[in-house]
Amino acid sequence: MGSHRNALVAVVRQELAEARGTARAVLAAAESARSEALRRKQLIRDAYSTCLAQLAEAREAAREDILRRTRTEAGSLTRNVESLAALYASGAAGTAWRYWTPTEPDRVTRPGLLRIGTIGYDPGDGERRLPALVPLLDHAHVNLAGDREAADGVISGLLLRALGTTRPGDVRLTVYDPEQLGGTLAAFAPLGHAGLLSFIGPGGLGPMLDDLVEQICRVNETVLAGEYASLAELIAATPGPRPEPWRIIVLLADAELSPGQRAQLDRVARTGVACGVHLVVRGLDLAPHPTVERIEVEGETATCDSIGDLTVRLDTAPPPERIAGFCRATAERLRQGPPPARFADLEPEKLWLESSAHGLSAPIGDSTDGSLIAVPLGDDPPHALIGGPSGSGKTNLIYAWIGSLAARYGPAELAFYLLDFKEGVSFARFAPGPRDPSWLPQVRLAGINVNGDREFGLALLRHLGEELRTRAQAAKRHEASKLAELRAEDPNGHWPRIVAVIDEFQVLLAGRDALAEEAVALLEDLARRGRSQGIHLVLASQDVSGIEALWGRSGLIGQFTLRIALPKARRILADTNLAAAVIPRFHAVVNADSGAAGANHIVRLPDAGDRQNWRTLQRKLWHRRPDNCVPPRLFDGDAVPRLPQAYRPTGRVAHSGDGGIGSSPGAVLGERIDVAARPARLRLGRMPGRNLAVLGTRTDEACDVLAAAALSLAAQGPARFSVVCLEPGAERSAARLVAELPQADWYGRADLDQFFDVLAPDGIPHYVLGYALDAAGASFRDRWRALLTDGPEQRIHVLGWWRSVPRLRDDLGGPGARLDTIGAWVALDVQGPELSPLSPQPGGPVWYPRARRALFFDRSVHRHPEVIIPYEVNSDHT
Ligand SMILES: Nc1ncnc2c1ncn2[C@@H]1O[C@H](COP(=O)(O)OP(=O)(O)OP(=O)(O)O)[C@@H](O)[C@H]1O
Repeated sequence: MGSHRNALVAVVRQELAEARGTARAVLAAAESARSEALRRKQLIRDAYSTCLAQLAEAREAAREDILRRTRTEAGSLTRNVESLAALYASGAAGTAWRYWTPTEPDRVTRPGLLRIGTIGYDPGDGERRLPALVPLLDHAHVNLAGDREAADGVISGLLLRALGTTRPGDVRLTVYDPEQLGGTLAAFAPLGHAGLLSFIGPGGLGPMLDDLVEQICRVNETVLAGEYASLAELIAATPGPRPEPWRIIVLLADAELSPGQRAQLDRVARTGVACGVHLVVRGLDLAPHPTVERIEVEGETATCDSIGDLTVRLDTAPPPERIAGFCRATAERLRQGPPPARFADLEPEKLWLESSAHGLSAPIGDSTDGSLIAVPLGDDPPHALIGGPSGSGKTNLIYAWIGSLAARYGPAELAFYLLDFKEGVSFARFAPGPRDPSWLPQVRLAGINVNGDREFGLALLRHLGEELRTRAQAAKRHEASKLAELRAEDPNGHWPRIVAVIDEFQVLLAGRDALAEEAVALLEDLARRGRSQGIHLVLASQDVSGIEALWGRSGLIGQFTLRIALPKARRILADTNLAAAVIPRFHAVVNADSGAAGANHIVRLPDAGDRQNWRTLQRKLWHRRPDNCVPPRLFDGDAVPRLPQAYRPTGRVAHSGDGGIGSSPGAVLGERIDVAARPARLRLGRMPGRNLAVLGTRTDEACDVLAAAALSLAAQGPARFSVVCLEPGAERSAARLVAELPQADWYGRADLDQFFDVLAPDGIPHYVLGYALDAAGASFRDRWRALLTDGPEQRIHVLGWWRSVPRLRDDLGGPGARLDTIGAWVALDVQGPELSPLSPQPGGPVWYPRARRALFFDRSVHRHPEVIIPYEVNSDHT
């Protein structure tokens, strides 16, 4: 039993041991699972916190990014809003009262918004304030409610800004203030003196509303006339002064209206804005309408329809003394009338859009109501006469007219020829100069300092005469009777209208000489036939005698149907027309009916003389010039032309094609006074008499004539030169000539025998340049005479300088001597009658010597001598 028990105990023990072992193993497994779970828990915790940190970081970065973007966007939105605010409420519409001054709008600016206070906002870098703007003129009525005193301050500010951003007279105020009888807006009272303000008494509201309704009906019927929806639209389509002022009706009424008044008020509120009638109402509610802007005022703040929920911090009311000062100044300006147009106002909206086919039309200024006055030129009136005493503004008027025309008509439509016989350079600005390389593209020719050179005026008229002939021939070919037809028939031709302006034209007609006669004949022809060929003359004069010279020629004056008279001009208008005597400074009478009373337009002229304003326009036009546009020819009577390089031995002379240079080379003597600035040439062919005498005592000019002749001959091919210099004062110049000529021998007084001894024809042209040949003495006379007589046929030509005509005559055989060996001469300071032995005209030519001008006569080509300008060959004596 005992052993059984023992065995059982052993078994139990065994089982217990096994169970214990198993339990231990299970425990160990559970322990390890637990620690694994703990580890994983820790891992998850770690991952979680990393994740949290990352999320926080990402969130922070995103927040930063959003903030940054918000700031940038807010910044740029702010800038946009600020610039929009500045754009819509510029100048007096938006400036704080501290800096406020009125700003006059230009002709194209339309009313914008008006500031009543500011709106605060924070773009992220601290509080900023934007102007709070509300609409009024052309846009809305304003209906204020709330705090009465503050609302009145807003009204004062709005009115001052509206008045300060419009032209005096463009806004009229009516104030209904039954409580204070006008006292609320008393500071505006000075406007009443100019008829711009009226206060309505307590009983006047009904009639005033009736009157407004009538006004609106009238504007709709007669001004807008069904063509435009509003005055704003009409003005945008037809720029110019307002046909109707804005009317602002201020109603400061706290009482109820009668049903009739209410109905009228509602009508005005609905229809007024389109007709320029605006209500500014405090104390009454206007019926809601898109054109009604409501402002709720509460102490120093307000809210209004156009600004939404944002709170406006209201500006303080403008100081009454400032309002009164402004209103006084406005009334005074109105009394004086609107300011005259500025030069820039003459410019069209777009440059060079006009066609000149049927004529030209351009404003030169405005009338007293501010509308621009255009001056026509074309078939009728074809030509213009401008008159006014010195200093009355003729030059200024011409500038204004030229500028206005040049801005409208491009170079294909218009060409100017401008000549000023006054001393001065008024037309020089149209040509390139040392300080300004620009030129007016339509100007073909500008003549300045022409007062001594009537010949240049004649040259211009001849040139225009040629143009007239060319146009008449073309018109005949195309069977056209006027320019518009010629241009239609010949669309590829270049037929701009020509406007020739001659200031102080009477200089041209002064004197009873051949020049004046020819000038008058040419003027008559141009005036008569230029009309249909698009050539228009504009003659200006300060001198009544000049105009009277025209009056004597009824055929001529009759063509000048456009008259422009400046203050105190005499005889420009008809005798019974006294307008010029009464117009003020800087005004003109424009009359397109030959000055007849009743056809006057009084024009206020802008200041067109200001260089900077002019340059601004000219540069704009210059930059638009077509590629083939060449600068104008500038003739300056005070400038001495230099011998062109082409006429020096190093240059190459262009063959003129008339006569062959080889057989008949042309000696260039000086510049002709003509439009093309051509050289005056003397042909030296193998003919008797082909010699030249330069006559007079002006050494420099005589030397220049001889040098120009010799150099230009040397430039034309093989030639020999002998320089005979008998005057010490000319030696320097003669020596320079010898140095520049390719082949020349020099002879002084002591070498005269030798000169004649070696003289032998060899077929090559041989030119003898003689300086002061009258100094050679009696002993050489025969030999000189023989050379002058026989030389040319052997191709030896004398180009000699004699210091007087009698000395030349002595050298040629005394008083009865024949002078036909001198085929050509150039006279410097020799009076006309002294030239009679050499001249075809009995008594000699009409010639009064003047500096740097010479009279040139070539028997084989001239009927009359012509005036030339001796070239400057070397610059050491000028
Ligand atoms: N519309 C104007 N507005 C302002 N200034 C003007 C106006 N017209 C002329 N002037 C000025 O008046 C002065 C004389 O004008 P301008 O030279 O045009 O007169 P003018 O009749 O041509 O005189 P003159 O015949 O003596 O040359 C100039 O200083 C010019 O700037």
